[in-house]
Amino acid sequence: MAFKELWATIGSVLAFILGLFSMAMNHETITLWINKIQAFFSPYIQVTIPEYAPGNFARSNFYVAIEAYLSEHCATEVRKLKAELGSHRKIPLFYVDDGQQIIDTFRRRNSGGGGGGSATVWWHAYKEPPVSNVMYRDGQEHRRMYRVSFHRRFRKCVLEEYMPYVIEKGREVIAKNRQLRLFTNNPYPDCSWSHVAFQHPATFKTLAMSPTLKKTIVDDLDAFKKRKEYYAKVGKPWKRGYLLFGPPGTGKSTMISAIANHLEYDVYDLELTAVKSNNDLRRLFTMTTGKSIIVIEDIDCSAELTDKRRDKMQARHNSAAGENVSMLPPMMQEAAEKDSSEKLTLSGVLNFIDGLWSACGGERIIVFTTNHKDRLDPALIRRGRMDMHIEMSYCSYEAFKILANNYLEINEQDMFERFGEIQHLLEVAKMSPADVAEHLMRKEKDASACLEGLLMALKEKAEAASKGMQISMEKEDAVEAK
Ligand SMILES: Nc1ncnc2c1ncn2[C@@H]1O[C@H](COP(=O)(O)OP(=O)(O)OP(=O)(O)O)[C@@H](O)[C@H]1O
Ligand SMILES: [Mg+2]
Repeated sequence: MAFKELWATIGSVLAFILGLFSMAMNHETITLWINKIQAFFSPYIQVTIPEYAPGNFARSNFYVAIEAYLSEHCATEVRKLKAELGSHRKIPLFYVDDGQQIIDTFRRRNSGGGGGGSATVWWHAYKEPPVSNVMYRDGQEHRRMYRVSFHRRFRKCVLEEYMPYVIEKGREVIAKNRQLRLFTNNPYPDCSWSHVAFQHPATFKTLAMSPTLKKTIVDDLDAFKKRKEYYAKVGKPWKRGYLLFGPPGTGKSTMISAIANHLEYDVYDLELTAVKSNNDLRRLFTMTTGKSIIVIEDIDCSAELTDKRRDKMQARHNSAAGENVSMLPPMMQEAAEKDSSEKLTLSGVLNFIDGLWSACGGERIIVFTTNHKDRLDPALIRRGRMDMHIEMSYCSYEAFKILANNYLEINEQDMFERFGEIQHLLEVAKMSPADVAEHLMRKEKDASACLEGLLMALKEKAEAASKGMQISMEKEDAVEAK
C-alpha cells in the first residue's frame, strides 16, 4: 500500500510541475501528458467497471457481481456502508458506499513469476457527476463505477484468475440474497420501471386446475429453464411465450404468480396504456433483466393496437385510389412517417415479443392474459410467439378438490356425499374458482357450513343455467316454427 501511494504521489507531483509549465497548452494535451507520466512512473494498472456501459440501459452484470462480491467478502473493513432492508429480510444488506477503498488479497493458483503466492488489489467505489442530463437507474444522476488497481506483475492472474473468481462469488451472493421483484412501468413520459418486493404466496400446489394440465405446464417451465444450450443450438432466443385465456376469476393472474415463485423469476407487469410509442416499448424492454416474466394482462383491452401491416395495406389501397403518400409534399410525408413511429402499434408489440430486440438478455418468459382469445389478432398469438395456449376454465371437480384442501383441509374421504353432490352440480353450473374459493373461506364457520353455502350457490346457478337453456330452446323452436 505504501509503495502504491508513493508511486502515485511521485506521479502526481511531476504532473503538477508539468501542469505549471504548460498553462498555455490546451486541456486535452495536458491530461494526455499527465496520464503518460503517471503510467511511466507508476507500475500499477487500473481497470474501471462502470455501472452502465455506454449506450446500455441495463446495469452492467459485471458491476452488479462486483457490488455483491465486495458487500459479502470485504465490507467488514469499510467504514462507510450503504444499507438496504429487503421486505422479506430480517437482516439488512450492506453495500460499500461511494468513495470507499477496499483492499483484497487472493492466492494465485499459478504463482510462478512475480514472486509470492498471493496478490493484492485495491478496489475503489467512485461516483462522478453526470456528463449530460442523462438520468440513470432509479432517478440517479451520478455515474457510479468500481476501479480496481494492482501491480502490473499480477496483470495476468488478476485478469484471468481473480476477475472470474469475483464474478462467480458475486453471482453466488446475488442468488443467495435474491428477493423476487415486481416491476411496473411508470406513466408516460417517464419511460422506466419501478419495483416492489414480489411476495405473492401462490404456488402450483395451491393452484386449482386439472392436475394433468398443471403437470404439463410445470414440465414445460422446468424444461425451459434447463435448456439454455438447446436454444443456442437450434438458433432460437432463450424465451417462451404463454397465452393464458379464460373467463374472469379462473386463476390467470394467480398462475403468473405461481410461475414466478416456481422459477424464481422477477415479474415485469407491463401496462401498455402507459406506453406511448414503439420506441418507448423497446426502451422498456431493454431495461428488463434475464430470469424474468414479462406480463401484459388483458392484452385485448390494453391498448389500441393498430396493425401497421394492415395500415400499409390500407395505404396501398389508398394510393391505388389516387391518395399516394409519396405524392404528398416532403414536409407532410415526414410528418406521416414520424407519426407512425411515435405510436404504439401491433407491429411494435410483435417486435417486442420476437423481433431482433427480443433476443437481448435471454431467459425470459412472456405472458399475455385475456378473457377474449377470439378478439386477438392471430399474428399476436401464433405459435412461436405464444408457444403455449393455456385455457383457464370454470371450476372443475378436480380444481374444487384442490380448493377444498387449501381452504378447509378436507378431502373426498372426509365428506364423500357432499363432494358427490358438488361434483354433479359443478358439471352444470359454471362457477369460477374465485367464486368457489370465496364460499370456502372460513368465516368462523365449520367446513360443512361452508360446503352447505357453496351447494346452495351452485344449485341457484344450475337452476338459472337450465332456465336459460330452456328459454333459448324455446326461442329456437319459435324460429323454426316460423
Ligand atoms: N385456479 C385457481 N386456483 C386457486 N385460486 C384461484 C384460482 N382462480 C381464482 N382463484 C382465486 O380467485 C382470485 C382471483 O383470481 P385471479 O385474479 O387469478 O383471476 P383471473 O383469471 O386473473 O381474473 P381476471 O380475468 O378478472 O383478471 C385469486 O386471488 C385466487 O384467490
Ligand atoms: Mg387477472
